[in-house]
Amino acid sequence: MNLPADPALLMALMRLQPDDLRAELEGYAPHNGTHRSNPIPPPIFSPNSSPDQMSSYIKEYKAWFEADKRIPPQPAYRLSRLSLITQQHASRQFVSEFESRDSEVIVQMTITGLPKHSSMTPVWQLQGLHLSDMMIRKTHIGRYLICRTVAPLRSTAVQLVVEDPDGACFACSIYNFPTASTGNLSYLDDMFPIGLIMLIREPTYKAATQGPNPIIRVDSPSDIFFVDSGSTVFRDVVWRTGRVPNAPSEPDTVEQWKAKGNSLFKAARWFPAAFAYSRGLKMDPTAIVLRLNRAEAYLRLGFYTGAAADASDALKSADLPDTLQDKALYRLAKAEYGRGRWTAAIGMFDEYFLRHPEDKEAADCLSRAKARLAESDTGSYDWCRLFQESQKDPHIEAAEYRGPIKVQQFLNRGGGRGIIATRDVCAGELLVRTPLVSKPFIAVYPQDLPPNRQILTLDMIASKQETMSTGAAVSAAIQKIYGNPDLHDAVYHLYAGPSYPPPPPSYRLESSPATVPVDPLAPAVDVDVARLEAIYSHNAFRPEPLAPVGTERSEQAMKEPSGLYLLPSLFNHSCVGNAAWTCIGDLIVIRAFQTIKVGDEVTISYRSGEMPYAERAKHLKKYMPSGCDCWLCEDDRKDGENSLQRRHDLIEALKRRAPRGNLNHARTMARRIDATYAVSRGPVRPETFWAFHTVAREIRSLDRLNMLQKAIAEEIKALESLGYVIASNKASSTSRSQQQGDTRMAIDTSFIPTTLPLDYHIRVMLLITRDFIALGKSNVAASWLRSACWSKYFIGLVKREINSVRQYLEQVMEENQTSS
Ligand SMILES: C[S@@+](CC[C@H](N)C(=O)[O-])C[C@H]1O[C@@H](n2cnc3c(N)ncnc32)[C@H](O)[C@@H]1O
Repeated sequence: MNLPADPALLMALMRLQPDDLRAELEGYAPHNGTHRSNPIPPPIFSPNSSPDQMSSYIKEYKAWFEADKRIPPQPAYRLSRLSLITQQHASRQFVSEFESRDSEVIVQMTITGLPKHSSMTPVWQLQGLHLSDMMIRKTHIGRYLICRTVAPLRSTAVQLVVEDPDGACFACSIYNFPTASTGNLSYLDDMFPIGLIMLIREPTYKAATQGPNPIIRVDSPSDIFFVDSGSTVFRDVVWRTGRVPNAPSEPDTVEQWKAKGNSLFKAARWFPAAFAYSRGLKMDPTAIVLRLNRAEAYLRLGFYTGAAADASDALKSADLPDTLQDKALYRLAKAEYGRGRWTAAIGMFDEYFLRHPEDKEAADCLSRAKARLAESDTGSYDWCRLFQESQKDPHIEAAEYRGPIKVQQFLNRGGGRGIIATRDVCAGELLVRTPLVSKPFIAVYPQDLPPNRQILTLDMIASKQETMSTGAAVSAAIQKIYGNPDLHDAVYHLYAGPSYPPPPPSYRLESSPATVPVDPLAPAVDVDVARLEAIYSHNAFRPEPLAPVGTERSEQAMKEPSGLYLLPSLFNHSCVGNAAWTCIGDLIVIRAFQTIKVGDEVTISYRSGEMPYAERAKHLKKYMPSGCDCWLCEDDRKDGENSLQRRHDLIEALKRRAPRGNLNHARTMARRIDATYAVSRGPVRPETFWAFHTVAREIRSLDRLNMLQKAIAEEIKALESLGYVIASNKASSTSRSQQQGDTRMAIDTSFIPTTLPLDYHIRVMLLITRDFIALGKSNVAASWLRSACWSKYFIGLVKREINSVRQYLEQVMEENQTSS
């Protein structure tokens, strides 16, 4: 036996128990299998790479992956139990010390979008195998492996050393296990204690890449089953090495499992607590208190379906004492609220409240459920409350609302479906224009990420580095499906890109009221992680919450939020969509920006912010490899590459230099930019917006009152270049407009262009307002102010803020009128 030379390993070795040494000496040392690993290790990733370095790294990694795939599988060989365990102890010690230093940040890298296997075969259809039967670089389809942990886990990613019943040891990494990424080491010890027996469905044995040893890699938490005393699979297993040294003793009565669950629950360890209750329930499925306690743990985890199943199961039991009946009813009501089943929740809260009229929390729950029901029925929201709440915490409480839209087949679109209007969504009143308000299936904001962890996610589908929130969001989506198995199809029926079979031709909009029990020992639903990553990559939104104008956004691109929304994922793209989305906190609001006729497709833009053609095309390639077919892209393409490049260069130069006090230069640039558009294109030339706006700014900087009208004319041209139709510049000078209650707008509100984000338009409208005030034309100014406020309100800004702007400007106008 060779002792490790590394002092840290030696120290860890000293802590080993005699049983470990005995196992090593008794013949579980490595046999002489040939170890042919990939001669070329994967390229090394540097966390601070530039975008160019990143894209060449991704290319290199893909090439390495393809080359590695061609190496044939090879038989597994025995690893040294002793060195695996000593290394594990040493790494654990290192990570514990690291974790105890608050200032340290752990950097992890994950790669999404590469093939990875998740089993879809029920355990009873699989056959057992031992490590000695396994092949490295192979997924063992049709087989399962039973193993148990023999050392503490190594880091906050679940990296274990396990043995099979023959005593053969190997390393095993489990990804995406519910709540694992949020926990610290001691939390994970509660989930994966030494001696824990697991069954891994269709395991993949991967060649060594990061360290010296091959590893069993598990990507889907639904591939892991835990000990079930009733199952023959586990019961018949004989462990050659006897009892695992250092394994904590396990409770062996229902009461003891309850006590263990309760103490974990008190420590806010909801998932380990649910585990403990589940172990007790395996011994006695009629243990109602354990079932109700598990329901409460599930509520804390957001496993609303699991909670509803447990609570309703408890309610069905005969002779349930009143106190338990109350608990079951209340927990079921909360679970139904979490599932968005407002009417069911109201009925149950009502029933509970009748019995406990003194319960303030229940009264509050009841009124919140009623408010949600009203929102979902009418589409009418207290935007002011939502906006204010969203400034503190983007995860806001609101119901979903679906306006006059439905899913329809569109065979020429990837995924084959899209959204159409079920009646004319006409111009005018705000409500009629609101087709959809949607809560996220999952949304992760930078503040949700653990402060001491930096997770770098490389998306091999999109060939780019994803935001930190994206990696966390995919894991969170996996966890949500795990605890709410009834939501599986709502996610898996979204489009997963061209590498997967197409989704069904329709999409079920209503969720099923049926509950599905959740057992963390034996997952109820198969989670296909690779497909989920592909779904995420093709459907995710960046739900940047609406903030007051001028709010600084984070400069760090990697800190952007990321979310998956269900029905909003069914909208197809147009760069000039007839609808557009904004976020109040994590609530997506999609509104029609133009009159949409019954049967017309409703489209939104997938790009964010302003993007010239080349950038748009690059961004949209993932969705539409042959290019976007909207009229803006088609017209831009017709202008030709040279004109597009010239336009881009001119705008860049204009924005970069932005010379002040050089009106002639600005005018020349405006002419040149305008000339890059074909004459036949008509007045809508979105990128000339910047040119006209710059000319207006130059005129204003002359500080001459008699020139202001010219500045206004340029700003109006800027708006027209986006596609605005100006109602009338003169209309408000009539006496009728001075009457109280005048609602006249300066713009035609039946058509709001989506060529550029609304914030830019609104700023220009406010500048025009200010200029008209300076000119003493208060009525015209009022019509522009009204338009700006209307637009602001339109994208969801709260009335109160608008009113304060309005009051301020009206006061200025009054002062102006008095002084003139
Ligand atoms: C978020 S999904 C939209 C819904 C999708 N059509 C479905 O059936 O689930 C995005 C995918 O829809 C397709 N898509 C969206 N807009 C499109 C367009 N304008 N032309 C062609 N395909 C489009 C692309 O394949 C894209 O990857």
